[in-house]
Amino acid sequence: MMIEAANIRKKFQAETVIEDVSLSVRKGSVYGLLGSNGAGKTTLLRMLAGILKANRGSVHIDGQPVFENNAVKERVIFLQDDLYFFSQYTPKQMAAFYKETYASWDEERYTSLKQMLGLDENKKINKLSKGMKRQVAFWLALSSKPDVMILDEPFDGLDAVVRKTIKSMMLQDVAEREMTVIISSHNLKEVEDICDYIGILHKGTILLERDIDDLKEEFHKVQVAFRKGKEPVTDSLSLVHKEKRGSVYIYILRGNKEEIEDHFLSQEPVVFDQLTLTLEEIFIYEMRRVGYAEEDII
Ligand SMILES: Nc1ncnc2c1ncn2[C@@H]1O[C@H](COP(=O)(O)OP(=O)(O)OP(=O)(O)O)[C@@H](O)[C@H]1O
Repeated sequence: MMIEAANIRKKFQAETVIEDVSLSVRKGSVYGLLGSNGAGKTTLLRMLAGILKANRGSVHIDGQPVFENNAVKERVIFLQDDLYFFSQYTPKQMAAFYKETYASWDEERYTSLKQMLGLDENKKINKLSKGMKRQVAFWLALSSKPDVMILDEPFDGLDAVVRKTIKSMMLQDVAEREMTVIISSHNLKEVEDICDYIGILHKGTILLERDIDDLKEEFHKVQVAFRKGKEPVTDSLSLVHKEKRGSVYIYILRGNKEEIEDHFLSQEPVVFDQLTLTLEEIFIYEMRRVGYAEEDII
């Protein structure tokens, strides 16, 4: 495992913000940490990045404890929610600083990102807009080519084009050199297209943690219709949702895709289609299954 947190807790004065969280992120994967405002995402990420010490439990990156461990931190980039820069610096001066810190700094990429983003490397960062500051943060982060990126609500305030550029470069690093990424967000749609795993943090505990491919294999949506309005038999199936539109029945089910297909086809329907489920739909049903309404959590 690239990132491994075991039974970590964090208290601020009397308030327990992280209860007992264990989490593992495999090398070369992208983990989406979802949760509502105040769920504890930032606190958890700060512990994973080694800038905040857990009261209990441990955090390791690539087998090394992270807290105040410079050898580990040199391989990790943490983009905080409230970005911190030496405010009087220009991107060019910051780049010189990053070059010193990160042995894997890639000058060529720095130059090509400069062109892609169209930013002035000689303008003081504190004179840039909020979105542009975030672009600078990514510019430096992606040029540093870290082994691990820990990103706290990274895409807020970025326009669609920049978002796409950044996401695709990030995914290129994940695919080509197995960079490991953990991203917090309260927006499932925002992270759906880039994550392999999703964890939902709620009131300081991980409520649900799943591999997205497994989830997509487990849930299915079909529409089916019969002659003369006959209702399909579904007794032996694991139904999570049922809807009727005219003479067409729409079902969301858990289970094996082929078995579900066989089940319906044996009843000789006039219409049978497998439909695509969004991750958001799947999560609504998963949250309900564990006793929560999705809208209360994310
Ligand atoms: N330094 C601190 N001192 C005291 N309490 C803190 C501190 N940092 C965070 N908290 C508390 O911890 C809880 C979780 O905060 P955190 O910032 O981790 O949540 P979050 O999930 O990132 O929220 P958001 O989505 O709003 O950014 C909040 O109740 C917050 O008030």
